[in-house]
Amino acid sequence: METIRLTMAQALVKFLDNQYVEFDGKEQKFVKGIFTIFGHGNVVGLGQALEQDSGGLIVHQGRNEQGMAHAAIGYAKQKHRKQIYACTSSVGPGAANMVTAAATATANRIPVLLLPGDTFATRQPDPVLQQVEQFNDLTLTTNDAYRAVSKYWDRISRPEQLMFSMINAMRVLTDPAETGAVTIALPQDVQGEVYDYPVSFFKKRVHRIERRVPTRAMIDDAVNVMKGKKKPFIVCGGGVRYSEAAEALKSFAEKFNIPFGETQAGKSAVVWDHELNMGGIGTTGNLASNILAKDADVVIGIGTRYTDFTTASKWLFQNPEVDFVNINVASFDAYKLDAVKVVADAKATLEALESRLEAEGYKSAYNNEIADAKDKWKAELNRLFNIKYNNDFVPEVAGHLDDKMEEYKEMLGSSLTQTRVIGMLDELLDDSAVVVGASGSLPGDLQRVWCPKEPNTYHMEYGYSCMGYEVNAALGVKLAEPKREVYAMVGDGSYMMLHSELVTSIQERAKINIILLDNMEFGCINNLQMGHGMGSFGTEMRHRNPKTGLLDDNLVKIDFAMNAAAYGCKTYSVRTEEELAAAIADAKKQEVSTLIDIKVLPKTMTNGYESWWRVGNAEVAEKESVVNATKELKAELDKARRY
Ligand SMILES: Cc1ncc(C[n+]2csc(CCOP(=O)(O)OP(=O)(O)O)c2C)c(N)n1
Ligand SMILES: O=C1C[C@@H](O)[C@H](O)[C@@H](O)C1=O
Ligand SMILES: [Mg+2]
Repeated sequence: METIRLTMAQALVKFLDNQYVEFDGKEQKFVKGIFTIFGHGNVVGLGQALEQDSGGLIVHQGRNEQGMAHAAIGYAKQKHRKQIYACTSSVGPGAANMVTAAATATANRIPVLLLPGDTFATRQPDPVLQQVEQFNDLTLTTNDAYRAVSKYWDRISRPEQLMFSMINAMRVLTDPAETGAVTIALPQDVQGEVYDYPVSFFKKRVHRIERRVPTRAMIDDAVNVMKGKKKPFIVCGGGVRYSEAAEALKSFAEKFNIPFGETQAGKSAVVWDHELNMGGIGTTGNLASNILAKDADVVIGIGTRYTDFTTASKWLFQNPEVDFVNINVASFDAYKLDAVKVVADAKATLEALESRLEAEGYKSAYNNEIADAKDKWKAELNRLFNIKYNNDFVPEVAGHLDDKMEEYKEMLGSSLTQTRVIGMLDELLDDSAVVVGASGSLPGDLQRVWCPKEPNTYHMEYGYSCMGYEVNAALGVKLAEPKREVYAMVGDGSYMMLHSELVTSIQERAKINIILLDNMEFGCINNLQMGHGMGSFGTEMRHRNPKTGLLDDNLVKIDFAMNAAAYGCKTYSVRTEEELAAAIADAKKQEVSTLIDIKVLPKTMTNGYESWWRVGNAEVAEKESVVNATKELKAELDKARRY
């Protein structure tokens, strides 16, 4: 047997450089590169291997481990899971920092390879710097925290273990039904240990991303449910995008006249003005989708996880006759809502189902309902996009901070409304631009009102809704789409939580644009608490008041433009419509990353449409408003499915 003498880390790099995927006959390299933050736990092991020979892998320098891993997730998501980045951290805090990102990847079913350094396998120098030391179990390290949030986890305690472990890592990363975070913990001594690896381990490997074909029985089941149904409704989930099934979906929907709603991950599979595209569905859905979903007698969920936001906590589908047909590569998802299951690829299934339903002479029984619902929504959209502050102003989310609007207006120096700003952006950004989001009030607004004019221009992480994803993932999206303008859509709270890789975007000359909507509050959470009977508590950005001892003094002002300018970004402060138009026009001309600090009034985001969301409200409370809200919640719960 021919062997090659390498350290474990050198072998790992060589292996990663030789992984490819094939999808629909097209082959491409699977691992684009590696984000690194070096410390004693990885610099002389994996760091040495990368310095010596990184092969075709591009090596980036991250700023915060979570931030760089968000960039890696953004990249893989935008590449529809066909190409990934690896991320390596040191031991202890560096490793712990990536755990949140592992969860983000796993919740969203996005492949990312995490390579945290680990404490010594030999234990000779223990306790090493940054070792936690659990008295009851010396095998536990920080990296065991990844187990709960990884789809595959391993620790390489001997160099030869690398081989089967990495082959398994590739199995999970390239399997659409299994994918998510893969964590391979690398003890810092083992990284540098030598082994005679068989040359065959480094051969070029092509992992086929298979389209799992539905069985005849699965299609029979689906046809049997559908053929008696008059008001079918499709939920277009992320799986439609990952399976590249948009054309098949359009053909299917058009043939049988079936409207479809979009989840956050599925949005922009099909452009917004397709006549059967009703737009966002669920808790953060719009009027058109939610009206039709309520009456649907069969829901065809394609590539959707059916989160509580998508189903409005199982409340949305109110027709007593409703049945579900779930098309999903993951049987776990296919089994949800007690559905008829087609455990298979979206495109393959839609094609098979289309020909069978056609043979049955199937057609939905909609008359004008689809066009009427969409017209209603378009009129509402037009209203939202044109809301301006005036003397008798009533904000969209009314009755919470109405008496504080003037104070906000003065402190922000702006009376721009959030929906107007988004409406202007919808017009001003190029059709090919990609918007990136994750948390706060923006995902709800964007799912409802954003109008993608080209496919795959909407990138929302709403599986984990992790504050701090937006800016960092925008870098990953830019690396995946170097020719497009990329816009991170972020609130003040989320920007402050984490924007570390903004500096990396400057370092890499990879221009991203940050659209920051500063409303001086954790706006959506303020809406949530006040909408459930509480007061405003701990969610507005206010100074501590020496008189009350509470955080209820004047508002905290932040100049975000100045903050980003310090990193080298071109920045803009926006308080008027004219300034916004000028900033967008100028930002397009820049080659460096930009930040547009837009001051918007709180409570001017969109509110709900025909939807509901279950939260755990207090059953007893001093405030009657809280108890009343709990009663209302229980009344809605009665309308929801039990499982
Ligand atoms: C890491 C993380 N921590 C906490 C939350 C809970 N959370 C969701 S939105 C939000 C506030 C967001 O504020 P901001 O970014 O200003 O957006 P706004 O709602 O004001 O538009 C919080 C704390 C979260 N989603 N992610
Ligand atoms: O708690 C939350 C409420 C949602 O409105 C928000 O978008 C999300 O980020 C979140 O974490
Ligand atoms: Mg805010």
